[in-house]
Amino acid sequence: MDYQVIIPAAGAGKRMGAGRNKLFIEVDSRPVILQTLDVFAADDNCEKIILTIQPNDESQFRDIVASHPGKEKIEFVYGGDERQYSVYNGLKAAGGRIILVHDGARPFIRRHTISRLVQAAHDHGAAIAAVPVKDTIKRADRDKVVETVDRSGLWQIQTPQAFRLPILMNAHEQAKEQQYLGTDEASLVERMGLPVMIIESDYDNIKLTTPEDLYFAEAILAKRRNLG
Ligand SMILES: Nc1ccn([C@@H]2O[C@H](COP(=O)(O)OP(=O)(O)OP(=O)(O)O)[C@@H](O)[C@H]2O)c(=O)n1
Ligand SMILES: C[C@](O)(CO)[C@H](O)COP(=O)(O)O
Repeated sequence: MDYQVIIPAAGAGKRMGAGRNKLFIEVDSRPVILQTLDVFAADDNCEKIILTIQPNDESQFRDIVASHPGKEKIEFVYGGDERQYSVYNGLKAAGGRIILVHDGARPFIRRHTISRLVQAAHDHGAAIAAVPVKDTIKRADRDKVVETVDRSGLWQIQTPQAFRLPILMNAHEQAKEQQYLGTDEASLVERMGLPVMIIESDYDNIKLTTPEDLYFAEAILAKRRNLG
């Protein structure tokens, strides 16, 4: 089933502390963004890749993707000051029936997770990648524990997040009207009272956020090279 994907890539990478867009950092000798693009570029069901970027990163992004086999599918759209605004800008360039949103900072997504998400979005309207929480989660007031959260039923949410296009467009427009800022697309859809399905992903689908994530990334790539 065909889909389009918005890949937010317009962040500043502050927590990575690299002083530049973290998607330009090389892992296994290739920029992170190329590794993220690989799986969508190779997927015949992916009709279009909408890459949201900051204007000052444009020439570097264009140079990097110029030799990528999926470059014909890629459309650049300027992002915004918040991830949500970047995605909304990308949405305005999207078409088709199913839209995915996948962080540029998650280079290890698997094709079979994508296809399950697309099917679930078609069937239910919205579906998101997630893995079960492994640690105990507690709520604290500064450094004092106030509550241990019941871990059963808790999920660590990832991307891709997949939607029927009108659902996601309406959710963003409602959030804009209500000046609501969420940390993922699903939260905007949940506010509309619509169902969001969980599709179990895998723990390799990490988001490269802080420096130690870079050596987790090297380990994941080494594992994949050994598995062939
Ligand atoms: N205004 C923004 C902020 C983030 N992103 C993208 O959204 C994804 C997830 O965001 P995050 O990991 O928070 O990236 P940064 O915002 O760059 O990181 P930081 O918060 O540490 O600055 C990244 O691929 C990032 O490029 C975006 O397109 N537009
Ligand atoms: C969308 C997301 O990746 C789901 O876990 C996460 O919320 C993005 O958070 P960030 O702080 O914008 O990276």
